[in-house]
Amino acid sequence: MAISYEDIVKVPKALLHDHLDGGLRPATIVELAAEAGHELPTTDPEALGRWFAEAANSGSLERYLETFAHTVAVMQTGPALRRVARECALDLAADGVVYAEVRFAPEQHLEQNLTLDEVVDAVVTGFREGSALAAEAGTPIRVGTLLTAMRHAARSQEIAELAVRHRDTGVVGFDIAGAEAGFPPTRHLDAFEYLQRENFHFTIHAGEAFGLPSIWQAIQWCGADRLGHGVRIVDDITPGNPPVLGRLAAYVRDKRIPLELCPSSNVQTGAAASIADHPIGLLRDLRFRVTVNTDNRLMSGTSMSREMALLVDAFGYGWKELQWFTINAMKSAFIPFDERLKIIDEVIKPAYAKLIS
Ligand SMILES: O=c1[nH]cnc2c1ncn2[C@H]1C[C@H](O)[C@@H](CO)O1
Ligand SMILES: [Zn+2]
Repeated sequence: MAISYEDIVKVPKALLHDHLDGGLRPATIVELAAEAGHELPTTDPEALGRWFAEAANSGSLERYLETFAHTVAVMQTGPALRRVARECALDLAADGVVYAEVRFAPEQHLEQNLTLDEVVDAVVTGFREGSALAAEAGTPIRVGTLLTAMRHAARSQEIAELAVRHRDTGVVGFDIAGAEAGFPPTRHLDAFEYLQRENFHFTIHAGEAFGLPSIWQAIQWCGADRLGHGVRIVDDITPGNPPVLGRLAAYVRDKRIPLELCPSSNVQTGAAASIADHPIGLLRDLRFRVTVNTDNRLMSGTSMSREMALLVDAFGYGWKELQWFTINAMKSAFIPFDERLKIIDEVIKPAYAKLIS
C-alpha cells in the first residue's frame, strides 16, 4: 500500500537542517510586521505564504536569500524572537518531528539594540516553551539550537564564542550560511579552529550553490562534522554501473560524514532540476550518510512530512527507507551519544517496527 502524507505525519522524524527565520507562520509575520511598522508585499497571510514560495523559486541562491529580509525584519525584539521560536517548536512537533536542530544567525537580530546573548536567550526560551506545550499536547519534541554566522560578514569568531557560552543551555552547534560563491568557508578558519579546541560541534553550508572546492574546504580545512546540503558531492561521482567515486566523495562516504539534504530548497535554488532528478536517489543507493531536511519551511511551503512524501512519490521509498533517513539523522545529531541512542531505541525504532513488519 502506498504511504500517504497523513501516515508520514504520524511517524517520528528527526530534522537537522531548519532555519528559524525560514519557518515563520505567515500570519505571525503579518502581526509582527504591523507591530514593527515593517512593510510587507501583502498583509493577507495566505497570499504572503504564496509570495514567499514564488519569490524563493528563482533558481538562484542569492535571490532566494533576499526573501529573508521580511522575516528577519520582524524578529528584532525579545518577545518576537521568543514567539517565533515557540511556534517553530509547536509546528515541528505537530508534524511529528521528535528531534530538531534549528539554526539562525544572532548577528541579524541586533537592529533594535538587543545584545547577542539576549537574542540567544529569547530563542532558547521560546524553544523551551514550545517544547513544553508540545509535550502537553501529546507530541513531545526535543529542539536544539544551532548558531549560524553569516559567511559574507566577519563575526564568526564572536558567534562561535557565543555558541560555546550557551552550550549548556540549549545551543548544540554552530554553522555558517549565506551566499556561497565568493565566500569560502576558510574565511572563517579561526572560528572553526576555536570550536575544535572547545570540543564543540559544527556544520557548514557547503556544496549547494558552489561545488567540490567548497565541500573540500569545509571538511579538510575547517573540520566540519556535517555538510549543510553537500548535494554537489555528486560532481565527484562518475555515473556508470557501478558509479565511480572520486577521492573526495569516497572520503565523505567512508567517514560517514552526514549530508543534510534539502530536496525542495535545492530545486528552488537551482541545485537540482526536480525532486525526481535530485541526487538524493543516487546518494542513498550508494549509502552515503543521507538525511532529509526542510531548510526553510516558509520559503519552500514545506514540512518534514512533505519532504518525505515527495521522496516517496519520486523514488518509491517505503517505511524502511524513511526509517533509515530518520536514524541517519538521529545518529548525526549534535546532542550526546547516549541521548541520541535513547531516541533511536525508545521512540524511532518501535514506531517504524510496527509499520515495517
Ligand atoms: O540554504 C541556504 N543556504 C545558505 N544560506 C541560507 C540557506 N537558507 C537560509 N540561509 C541563510 C538566510 C538566513 O537569514 C540565515 C540564517 O538562518 O541563513
Ligand atoms: Zn540552510
